[in-house]
Amino acid sequence: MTAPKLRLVDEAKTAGPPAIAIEKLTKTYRTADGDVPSLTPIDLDIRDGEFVAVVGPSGCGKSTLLKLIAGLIQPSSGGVTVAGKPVVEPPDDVGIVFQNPVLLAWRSVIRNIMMPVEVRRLDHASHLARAQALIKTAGLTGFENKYPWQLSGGMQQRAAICRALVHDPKIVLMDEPFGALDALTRERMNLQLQRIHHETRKTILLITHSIPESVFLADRVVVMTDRPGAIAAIYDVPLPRPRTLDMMGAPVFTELARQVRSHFYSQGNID
Ligand SMILES: Nc1ncnc2c1ncn2[C@@H]1O[C@H](COP(=O)(O)OP(=O)(O)OP(=O)(O)O)[C@@H](O)[C@H]1O
Repeated sequence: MTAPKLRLVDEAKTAGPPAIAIEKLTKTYRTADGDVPSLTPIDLDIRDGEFVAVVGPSGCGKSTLLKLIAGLIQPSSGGVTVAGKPVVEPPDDVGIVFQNPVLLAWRSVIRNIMMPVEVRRLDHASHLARAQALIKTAGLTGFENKYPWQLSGGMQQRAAICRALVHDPKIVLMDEPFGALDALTRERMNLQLQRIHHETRKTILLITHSIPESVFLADRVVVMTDRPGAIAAIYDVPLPRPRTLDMMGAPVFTELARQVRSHFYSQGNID
């Protein structure tokens, strides 16, 4: 294994058309109490099929970045392109997973997962088969007809991930999806997410507060500065796939995690 490599320049631009292209992106929230600059110019390209994790201090603008990519809010300047198209509204080709699974209590697991299909009026039969395949991958077989309140927190989050994938989006954006889970469930979810990424080859952008989680899952880890957020560094993760939890003890893993963590200490901010 090679030593972790620090990159301050985004070299992904050379590797074919990016799935997500972020160019000179800024966001300042206008509030009654004044302006809140949340992102300073961000430039980042994410390759098709790449798994990118974003870490940074609390309030540095990570969720803002995700919402801009998802077309849920508008930038102050600059822009985002998804699959070659400028984002002006939520693109069809994007699935989103939030920290809270936000499942509808009165709908069964399968009917929650099928919601994006209903909303987009897609073919029911083919997507039902897809939902069932996702349920299997996510280890939820047998729970299709249960209601969210009959599932554990981890199972609910797995159902939310299935829902984000059911319409077969090319890109999945995840905002701290495992933050509310206990450590063991979180590790299992990490393994399952890795498997889903391997089997579906989606482009995944994961926001996380966990440095080990970012190193374990990602091809690249983007470290952000304090608000207004900018990119402090981008690290390649040279660990082979599939990754095992044992790899977390490998010198290359701990060294990379140490390097990522050092940014937080240097900013006087341990999140
Ligand atoms: N709708 C809004 N109006 C005004 N300010 C906002 C709004 N949303 C976010 N902010 C501010 O923008 C900054 C960045 O917020 P954001 O939620 O993007 O940070 P974050 O890095 O995701 O934080 P955390 O890690 O704590 O979830 C914060 O100072 C926040 O208070």
